[in-house]
Amino acid sequence: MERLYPNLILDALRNVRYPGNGRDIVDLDMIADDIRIDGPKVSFTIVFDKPTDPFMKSIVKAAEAALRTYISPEVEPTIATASRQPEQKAQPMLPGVKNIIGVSSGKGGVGKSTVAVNLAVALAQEGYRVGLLDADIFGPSLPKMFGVEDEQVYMHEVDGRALIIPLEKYGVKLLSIGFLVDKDSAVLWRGGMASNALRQLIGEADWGELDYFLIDMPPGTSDIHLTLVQTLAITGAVIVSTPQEVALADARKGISMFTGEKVNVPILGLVENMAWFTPERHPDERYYIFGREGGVKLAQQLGVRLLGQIPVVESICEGGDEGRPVALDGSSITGQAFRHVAREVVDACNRRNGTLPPTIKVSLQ
Ligand SMILES: Nc1ncnc2c1ncn2[C@@H]1O[C@H](COP(=O)(O)OP(=O)(O)OP(=O)(O)O)[C@@H](O)[C@H]1O
Repeated sequence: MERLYPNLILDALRNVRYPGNGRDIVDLDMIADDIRIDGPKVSFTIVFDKPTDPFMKSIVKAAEAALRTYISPEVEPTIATASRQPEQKAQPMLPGVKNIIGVSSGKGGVGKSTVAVNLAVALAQEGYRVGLLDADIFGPSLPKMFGVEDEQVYMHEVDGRALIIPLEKYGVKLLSIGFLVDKDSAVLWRGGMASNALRQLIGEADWGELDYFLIDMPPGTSDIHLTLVQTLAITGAVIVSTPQEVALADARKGISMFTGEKVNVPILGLVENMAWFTPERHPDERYYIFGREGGVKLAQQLGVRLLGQIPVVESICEGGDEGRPVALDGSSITGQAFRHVAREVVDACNRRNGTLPPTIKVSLQ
């Protein structure tokens, strides 16, 4: 075999053409200035524009073949690859968010949205930075409960990316799937459409730095839950239930979607909503219309912490309808009940973070 030298190598490599444009890889300046020769051994780097170049492997193979064909079959090439563009690291979702909490229930109508909204407001009142995402595609109620139904969402540019600006009210940053579609057609959304919209509301919104990011999940189980556990490492889940006997099976259903074989979201605890009825004018009276201590027993049976009990009070319903969550008034019985839940959630989150490893996102099949 004749003695090797760099130009001989380059001449051989001129026979390798880049499939996209037909020009050869030397002409395209793809051979780095690092050709090393040691007897029959040759090493150098081929530089591609992108780290994801689809022709990377085939061009390396073609270069090896060219050296053997046009110089000698005895050439022993070692070809490295590099790219001009650094590899784009996958941006973590919500990089500035400390805790992501899913608020969920086994069935609809138990007051899950009411709890999510008031928990968010109570956490903000306690001085935390809070975000709330309404992921309930079947009935997005957050815009109404915050009185922002007619507001528009806008976008702005952050580091060259156009991001949705969450609305801000009562110290809570909020976005709802209800802002993307009108109320009546949201229900018609199915699978992929809703999941994509949700991913956009999470990953393409300027949530910034938050202590707590709450997600009002759809009731029961759905594709949306799967999308969420695949998109986000949810710190923990809060389950909302009512005290009736039959609620246990539903609450179990609500819990099971976070604690399956592959899903490993810890349960922070249970909020018992509608625990008793208290007339507004007689705040000391309690009427256990759905049974007594149902929530306490429920939490015991499910082996989870009881984060608090919220009574049925007219003002909770009115506050929801008028867009003024009752948690804003810390002196009312309802305001106090939600503040208590907020402190319990903070404590449960701290304990969870201190004792368990971070949640791992469920990987796509
Ligand atoms: N503790 C309470 N006292 C009085 N009214 C309440 C209470 N909790 C919820 N409500 C009322 O019950 C209705 C249903 O509540 P909400 O929309 O929060 O339930 P949900 O579980 O989120 O329902 P869905 O999952 O079907 O959207 C609302 O009108 C709400 O104002």
